Order: sequence, then C-alpha cells, then structure tokens
Amino acid sequence: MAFTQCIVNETLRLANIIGAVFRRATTDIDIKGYTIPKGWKVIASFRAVHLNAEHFKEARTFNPWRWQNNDKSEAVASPVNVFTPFGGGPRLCPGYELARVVLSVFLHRMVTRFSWVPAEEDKVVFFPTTRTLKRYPIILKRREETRSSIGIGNTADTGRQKDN
Ligand code: HEM
Repeated sequence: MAFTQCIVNETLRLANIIGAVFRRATTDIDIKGYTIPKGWKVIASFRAVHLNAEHFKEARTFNPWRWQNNDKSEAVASPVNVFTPFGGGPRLCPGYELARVVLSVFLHRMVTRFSWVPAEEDKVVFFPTTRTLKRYPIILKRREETRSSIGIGNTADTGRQKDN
C-alpha cells in the first residue's frame, strides 16, 4: 500500500484533525529573538508549518505524489521535523501507528471495492477543528457492480504513472 501512505501523509498534512497543540513554558525560552516568559501558554500550530511554502512546495495543493520515494524535488529543503501530524517529543501520539493502519486499510478497501459520487455539495472547514460541514454525504456503489460498465480496474494503489 505504498501509494496509500502518500495519500495518508498528504491528507494529514493538509487537513489533519488536530491543527495545533498547547504548551506552557516551564522556563524563560528564547526563540529567534523572542522571549517566551516562564508560565506563558503557547500554541504550536502544526497547520501553519504544514501549509508553509518554505517547507512544502505549493503547500496548499493536495499533491500526494510529493511523498513518493521521498521525492526531494517536490519538497523545499526543510528540517526533518516539519511534518508533525501526531505531535512529537514526549507527548507524541501513542496511537499514531494504529491510526495510520486504520486509515490505510479503510482507504484501500474503500477505493478498491467501491466507487462513489458526492450526494450533495459539501465544504471542508478548519475551525475549531477540521471537518466537513455536512459530513460529506456520498452515493456508494460496489465496484463489482460498476467495473464492467465504467471500465474500472484495480489501479487504486499504483500511483500516477499507472493511472494514465
Ligand atoms: C489521525 C488520527 C490521530 C491524530 C491526527 C492524532 C494526533 C495526536 C496529537 C497531535 C497528539 C499530541 C497532543 C499533544 O502534544 O499535546 C496526540 C496525543 C495522543 N493521542 Fe493521538 N492522534 C490520532 C489517533 C489516535 C489514536 C487512534 C489513539 C489511541 C488509540 C490516540 C491516542 C492519543 C493519546 C492517549 C494522546 C496523549 C499522549 C500524551 O499526552 O502523552 N490518538 N494525538
């Protein structure tokens, strides 16, 4: 499921359910010329970093191929810790591997077994959390029923090259 991982990464980058985390400074901290005094609360915005064009080329475009083979030509040179959908350090999400497996299996089955069309227009919103306004209603069909009529093969996990 290599390409599925690219889809999962790109989705977590652009539309992660958790946009930021809160921290409290336990001591005075100097960062890039600013001092965060001890006791102050700070918000670490993953979203701001994930959508920063200094770190990701055309950062607001959904481009799962940027993750393929860690293609460096797609990424702007950046430190390794700019992609942090599950946080990092001592409070790193302990469920991150489970979450990735569940997402991957769900997506893989969904794409290879079903086809769908939106049932009505919907919209992604990012505040206070990432979600779709109408829970993205779809009309779902089993692929077995549609494969011959609309010519779908099992190409969902093969990436751009084989999609053409
Ligand atoms: C896409 C799915 C998920 C995302 C994006 C996510 C993201 C995060 C993030 C960013 C944090 C760090 C919060 C912080 O630094 O304050 C966190 C913490 C945590 N997550 Fe997740 N998570 C996901 C799924 C899960 C799952 C499936 C589980 C458990 C089965 C889980 C359990 C936890 C727990 C217990 C913490 C608190 C860790 C601590 O404070 O030491 N998460 N998660």
